[in-house]
Amino acid sequence: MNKAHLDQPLFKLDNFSFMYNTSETASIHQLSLSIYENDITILMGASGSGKSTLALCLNGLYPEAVEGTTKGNILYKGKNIAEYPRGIINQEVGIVFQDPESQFCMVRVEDELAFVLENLAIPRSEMKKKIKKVLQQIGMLEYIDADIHRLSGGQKQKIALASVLLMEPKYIILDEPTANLDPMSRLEFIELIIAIQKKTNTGVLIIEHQVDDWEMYADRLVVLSKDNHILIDEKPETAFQLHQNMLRNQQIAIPMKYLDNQETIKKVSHEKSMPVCLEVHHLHYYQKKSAILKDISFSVKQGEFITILGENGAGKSTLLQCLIGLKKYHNGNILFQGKDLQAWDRKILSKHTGFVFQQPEHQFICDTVFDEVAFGMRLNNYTTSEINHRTISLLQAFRLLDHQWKNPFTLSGGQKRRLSVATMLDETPDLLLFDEPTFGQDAHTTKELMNMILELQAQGTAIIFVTHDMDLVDTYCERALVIDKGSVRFDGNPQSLWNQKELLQDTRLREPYRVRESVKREVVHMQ
Ligand SMILES: Nc1ncnc2c1ncn2[C@@H]1O[C@H](COP(=O)(O)OP(=O)(O)OP(=O)(O)O)[C@@H](O)[C@H]1O
Ligand SMILES: Nc1ncnc2c1ncn2[C@@H]1O[C@H](COP(=O)(O)OP(=O)(O)OP(=O)(O)O)[C@@H](O)[C@H]1O
Repeated sequence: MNKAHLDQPLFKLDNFSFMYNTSETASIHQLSLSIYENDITILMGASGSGKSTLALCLNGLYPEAVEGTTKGNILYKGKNIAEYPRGIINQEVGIVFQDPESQFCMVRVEDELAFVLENLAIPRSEMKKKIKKVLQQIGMLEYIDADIHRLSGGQKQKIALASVLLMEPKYIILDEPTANLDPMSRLEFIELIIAIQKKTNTGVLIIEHQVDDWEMYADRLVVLSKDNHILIDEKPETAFQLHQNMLRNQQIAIPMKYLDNQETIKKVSHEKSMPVCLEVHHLHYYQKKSAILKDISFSVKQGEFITILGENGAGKSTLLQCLIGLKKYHNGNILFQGKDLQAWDRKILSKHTGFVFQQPEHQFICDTVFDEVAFGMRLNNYTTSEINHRTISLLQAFRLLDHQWKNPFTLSGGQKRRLSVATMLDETPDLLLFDEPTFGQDAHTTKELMNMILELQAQGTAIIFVTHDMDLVDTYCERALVIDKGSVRFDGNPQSLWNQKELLQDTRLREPYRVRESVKREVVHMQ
């Protein structure tokens, strides 16, 4: 570690281990680490290396809130964390979870934030002012009266951050906080956290798989290895320059600015003569009389890969759910393989289509990972040996074989997401819809997942894919559809999208790294 610290660490882990009672191996194994009060620390590690578990132990929620056993100690301000009265640590150490939904107790946004303030014994007369101020800070003031469960994924993530900011914590832990945010909200979120850190000296621990926009602000990068020890503890710049092979071996994404050669991926160009898979004509969808989708029309051919982009709350998830018949649209029509979607028998439709939800948990219905993958095959009367063979090979491809007898709900965030994708690949569907499938994934899994998608595409599957990752779009996609406040604002090649500055700005998108760099180079060249 490079920054000299004379003060005592805020957290000191001393040979600390944590094992879930349902697990056979420890999720944190004999970890020794000091974390300092005013630092910005990034914590990276492959999916399943124990990052979220560590975050929950630091915040005092574990081992109390889960059946698990600890060994060794965590000291907080020099005193064993277990000796603090209940509730003290979670007020001083705020955490924004990977899955914001698990954080909320109330129905309305204002009530949720008031609940936080009540716990801090803030007088009622001061609450409204504080709530408005924090909502303004995160650009969500207009949602003060909204029901939380009706907010989009990204909007929920922002409310989760607001609850933590209201606590004015001593230390903030962010567990993949920007995974659901649109590109501009992500940048603003990072700038906000950095501004707060500068103003209040609050320490921050950032758990992320992609740190391109964070790393220049961080004092320190700690990398956990797959077998759970500290592999790197250095200034990010030094680590990313000196240890690229080691990081790659651990499936860790190296920020693009440190890579000399960007890998070029050959996009699969779909066959123009392929038949149309899906047609959407003048689609409208309303929620409590307000139009969420307005007059949407487009069509997708077999073997085509189309990505849907747009700011948080634009209507992307709603559109996907209409396309697969999960939400009943109000006007217009959708034809799947030439036949009205509503006329399809649901069971037959589900054989031809697959849908990967934004929240993987929404998909899980079985008690084990194995059964979850095998479920569709059993429904379709595959033989036992076919089921075993196909399930094992999918579990292997998604690096879930070691977890096959676990309950899906006890997997790590990345493992859950991989499972949610694997369950859709029991056969080769004609149409696959993905709602942000790569968020929370390490570099290796993202690449494998994208390869698998390209393979399916080459076999004729039409892919519709919602994402906030512009680099991914730039690398893999041949067509992008931009949704702006419920309407289609752009439908075409991503290359031409990157040239439309005003459109990008209006829809809170951002050029990918490659384009930003080439613009920078041009400016330097002209000077
Ligand atoms: N049940 C509901 N009642 C009222 N409004 C809703 C409901 N569900 C969603 N909305 C609103 O519809 C809009 C579109 O939501 P949707 O989840 O489709 O957005 P999104 O583009 O997928 O956003 P994100 O990128 O954040 O996931 C949002 O403004 C959301 O608040
Ligand atoms: N409630 C639980 N019960 C049993 N095992 C669990 C539970 N939660 C997590 N695990 C296991 O502990 C290990 C570490 O999980 P954790 O969520 O801490 O990983 P992570 O590094 O945050 O992963 P990701 O990057 O995928 O979010 C994983 O193998 C996971 O399957």
